[in-house]
Amino acid sequence: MELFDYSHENLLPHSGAVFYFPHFFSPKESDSLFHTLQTEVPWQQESIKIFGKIVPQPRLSAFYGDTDKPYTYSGLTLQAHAWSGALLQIKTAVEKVSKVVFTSALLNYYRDGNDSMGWHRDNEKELGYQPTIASVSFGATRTFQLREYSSKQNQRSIDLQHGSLLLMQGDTQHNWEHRVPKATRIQSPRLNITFRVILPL
Ligand SMILES: O=C(O)CCC(=O)C(=O)O
Ligand SMILES: [Fe+2]
Repeated sequence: MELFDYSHENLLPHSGAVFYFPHFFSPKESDSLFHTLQTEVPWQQESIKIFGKIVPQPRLSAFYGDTDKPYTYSGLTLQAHAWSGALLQIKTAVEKVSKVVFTSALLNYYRDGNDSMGWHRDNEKELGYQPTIASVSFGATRTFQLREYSSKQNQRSIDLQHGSLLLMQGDTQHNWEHRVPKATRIQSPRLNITFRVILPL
């Protein structure tokens, strides 16, 4: 874990806080964690209900946590797997910077540039008011976009590279939405982990 070479700048101009740490894990650590998670995680393609229609998600995912309570995400109920050694190692490193003890993590596996995640906010009630969400990326660099939720203006783009950490805090989930668009030129996979605190409701 490396903390000195990040930009302290908030990537958002107002109403939220997003910080990017491009070299959070060293290239060697990142290669090893990527390989471990790629092989050990029971990746699944989940389906979600959008306007009453069942649609397979354009990516694979898995849910981990220290609770046996399932988590509902975009109409999808996920049962938590128990933390693995690799995930605990990442979780501990991320908690030192974010000053938050996370209870769960959603893992996403983008098989290639055809996989994506559409515009959304992580604003489920279980995440609480002003949630801190810590997002770790391994593998192919993919663009992460943010824009104002109400106006759909003021778009920001950031390339999330191998071994990076992105922290979203404060009012970000109220006022901004984010996505990972398709990037059809990309032929290699990307793995993302979003650590969250899930409150008992
Ligand atoms: O893959 C990413 O960088 C974003 C993931 C995300 O937004 C989420 O899991 O809610
Ligand atoms: Fe998200």
